[in-house]
Amino acid sequence: MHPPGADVVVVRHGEIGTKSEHVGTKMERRLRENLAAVLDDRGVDAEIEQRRFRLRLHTDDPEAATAAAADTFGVVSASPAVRAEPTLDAICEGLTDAAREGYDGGTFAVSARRAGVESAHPFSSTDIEREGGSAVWDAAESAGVDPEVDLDDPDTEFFVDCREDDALVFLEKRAGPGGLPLGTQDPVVALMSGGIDSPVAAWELMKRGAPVVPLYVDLGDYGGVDHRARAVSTTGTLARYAPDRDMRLRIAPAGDAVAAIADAVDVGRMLVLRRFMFRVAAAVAEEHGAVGVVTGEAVGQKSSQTTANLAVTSAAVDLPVHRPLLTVDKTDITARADEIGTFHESTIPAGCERLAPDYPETRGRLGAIEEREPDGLAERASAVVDRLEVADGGDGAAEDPAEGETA
Ligand SMILES: Nc1ncnc2c1ncn2[C@@H]1O[C@H](COP(=O)(O)OP(=O)(O)OP(=O)(O)O)[C@@H](O)[C@H]1O
Repeated sequence: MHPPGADVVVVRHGEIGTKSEHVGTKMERRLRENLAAVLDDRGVDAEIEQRRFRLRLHTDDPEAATAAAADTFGVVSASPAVRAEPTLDAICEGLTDAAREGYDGGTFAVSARRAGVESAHPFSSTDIEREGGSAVWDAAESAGVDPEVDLDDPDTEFFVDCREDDALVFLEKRAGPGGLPLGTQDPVVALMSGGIDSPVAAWELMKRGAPVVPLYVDLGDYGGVDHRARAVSTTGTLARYAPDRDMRLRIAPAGDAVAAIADAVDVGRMLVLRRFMFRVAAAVAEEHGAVGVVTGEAVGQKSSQTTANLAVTSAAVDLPVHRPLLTVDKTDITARADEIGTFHESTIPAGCERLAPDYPETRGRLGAIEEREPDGLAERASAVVDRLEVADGGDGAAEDPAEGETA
């Protein structure tokens, strides 16, 4: 919701402010570039102005610019605003206009902040709140609305941010993802299964600044086209948060290796399969300069995700395996998937479920699993990566990596 005449969006970031000046400046630059890429991808015309601890977007489309900012990692909140001279009269006029459009009953409050040197304004933030509150009250009454003030939990909050050179009036602080700008960490490989959890896990790493190389391990006869298509489409959704990155899904054709594992291993089969997937991910990481692997695993969610089994699977590779959902309940993961746009209620049996033996191992021991592993899995993992395919866009089409790989 924006006040009438809004032509600027204030974009706030959070953790960057805790960094040293040198690091903070670099991160702010990265944030600006990332935001420019999201705006460009969505066809939103906006000029970005760098301010101290803030960005401002000057635009004719404040709603679309606010939505773009709220989808950019590192952004804590964004507010479409109207500018006024930094005087009490001009601010009250801005609030009057905002009240006419944005207040049609219920309770309200005016919250003001003043920044800059003390002497810059001959009034305090309390003066703005008191005078501005009267202006809103009068505007409401003259529009036939019965105004009521609630300073603690108002239905409508009018914000004023008064600086030395101008004042901003706005009606909302739309939450962004928070975190750090994408690209401020080295990349990781994201194991994408086509399920609900893995896109959320990948998004969490992206939120902390790490670009991801998305990877789907095609299980051949044990997998399903539905999962592959789903992995492609959720990756496409994630890519909208990072339009200037190569986020195409890499597809590892692992059917032969998985069939060999299914033939050779019964007890501990799922652990051997997971360890194989991690080896494939590690080989992809090496090709792409990635420094870790991220999965959607959570303690106890599947038999392969007990605390004992996570230790056994992690030991397959030297790279760290990041599990940002480790302690998150399924309902919360699902809610987050819904928020970020990757949720899809799926009733298709997962390939892994078809592979699972009747009595899955829940307390694997590393030595015993290593003994059961068929020979040559590391070589098979490398061979699979040599035949990696790259899916383009969200349509599930795969092509030869040699013809399109840019990362
Ligand atoms: N075919 C696959 N290709 C790539 N990664 C996979 C595949 N299957 C599983 N994974 C990875 O292993 C994790 C655990 O998978 P699993 O199917 O056992 O559990 P899950 O908790 O239901 O996860 P999800 O909802 O992401 O499928 C996934 O989150 C994903 O990171």
